[in-house]
Amino acid sequence: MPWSLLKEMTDDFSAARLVGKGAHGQVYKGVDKDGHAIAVKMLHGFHFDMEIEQMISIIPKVHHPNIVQLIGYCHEIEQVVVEYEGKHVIAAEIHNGLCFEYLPNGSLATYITPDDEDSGLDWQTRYRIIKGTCDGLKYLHEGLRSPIIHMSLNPSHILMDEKMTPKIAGFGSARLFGVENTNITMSPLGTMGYMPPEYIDKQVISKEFDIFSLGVIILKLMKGQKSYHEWDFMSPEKFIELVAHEKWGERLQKTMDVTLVEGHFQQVKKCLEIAVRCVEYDRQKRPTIGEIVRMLNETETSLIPQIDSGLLLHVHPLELTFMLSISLEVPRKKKAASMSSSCSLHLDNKGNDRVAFLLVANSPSRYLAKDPLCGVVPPRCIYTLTLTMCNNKQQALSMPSIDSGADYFTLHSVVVGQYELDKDTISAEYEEFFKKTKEKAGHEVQEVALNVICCQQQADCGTSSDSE
Ligand SMILES: Nc1ncnc2c1ncn2[C@@H]1O[C@H](COP(=O)(O)OP(=O)(O)OP(=O)(O)O)[C@@H](O)[C@H]1O
Repeated sequence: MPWSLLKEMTDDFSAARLVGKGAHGQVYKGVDKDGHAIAVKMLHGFHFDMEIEQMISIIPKVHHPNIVQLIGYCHEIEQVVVEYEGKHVIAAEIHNGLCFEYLPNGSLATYITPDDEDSGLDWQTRYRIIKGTCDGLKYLHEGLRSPIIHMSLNPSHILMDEKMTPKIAGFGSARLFGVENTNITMSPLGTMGYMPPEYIDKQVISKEFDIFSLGVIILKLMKGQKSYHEWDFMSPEKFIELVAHEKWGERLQKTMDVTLVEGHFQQVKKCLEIAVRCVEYDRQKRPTIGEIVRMLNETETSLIPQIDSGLLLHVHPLELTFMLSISLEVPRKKKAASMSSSCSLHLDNKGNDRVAFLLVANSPSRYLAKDPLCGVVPPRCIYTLTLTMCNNKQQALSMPSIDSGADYFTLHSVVVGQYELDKDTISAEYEEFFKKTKEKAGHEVQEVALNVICCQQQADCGTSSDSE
């Protein structure tokens, strides 16, 4: 991006537009010609080489709702006239800048107070921050062909959007690692307090580096900046019980419906348990980010019946996430342009009646499914559907990198008698059945909207998607 454009967007880097300062530069709020806010980080002189090279080699390949998106960069050398030893001479002024999506709610560091008295964040918000950070890290460690180790995860590198969705930033220290070379040693990087012991002692770098930092972040978010260290003086079990009861028990009771307290209390304990495992001295004992996300998902499933009480089918997840791969190369074979990404949907019938369902996409041509998107869930059974989004290259390129809200499914469900809609009933008959039931007794048919979230990533980064 031209330097003149960055100047224009930030009112010539005016003090009023300054939103933060880091060790390597200052961050300004810019506004582009369409009125969109962007963050412009101006780097001091030589930091360009280090930080911008990292950014340019790593970040453009990364597209995830929980990772800060790089929009562009500037590297320009301007000839200026300066006075030197009483003479006017021409000198080179270097302008280095990085432009990111703008995140209006600042960094997580602002919300972590010494003893956690005034941070103002309720449990659900904190959980969303923990889960989003873990989802972003899972993508970096397990969603790319060459995993990325961030190496500088800390609260000031987790930025918040307007809905308090966390986004991982600060990739200046990050490293791309092939699977084969995860245990190498390097010169000092990282942030004190978030670095694992094996790095401090022997400069060992592995994915467990980030897991350790994640553990410290979760502990601070749940217990406060100062007092999370108390756990050094007691067993992990005692620490978890103490923090869960003293810090969260009463707070949850005061802030939520009594039917929701127990489920959330269990979630608090699970997050503490995860955090304590993440900061294990022996890195082999730390969980992988995949395990962590799985454990967090389980806490969400156990909350669903309480949140959705009254629903015929408890649905998990309520948002369907598809990772779309886009290949920017011209495909040699026409077939190579088409890829797909799948997502599982669980329909849990906790009642004593048979429940029929019909899942309708607002853009049906985009999806494939192994089984028909309709059926009957017997009492106390879970029905799992696998939805596949066809990633037609043309379609993928026409979509924004993170596409939410535009696409959705509607789940229709209704109680049916013992002999209605048996296993031989075909899809068309389900459609007819739901149409007629709605006409006759519309109030008996429940409808739940399930948003579709699409994340784009470049195919050459490696993805969990399959070529067709
Ligand atoms: N994309 C962004 N949107 C909004 N504010 C931002 C953005 N990026 C940074 N900031 C603000 O600027 C502050 C400093 O950010 P910066 O990236 O320079 O921090 P840092 O990573 O600690 O610094 P460094 O990497 O130079 O050591 C952040 O704490 C945040 O408040």
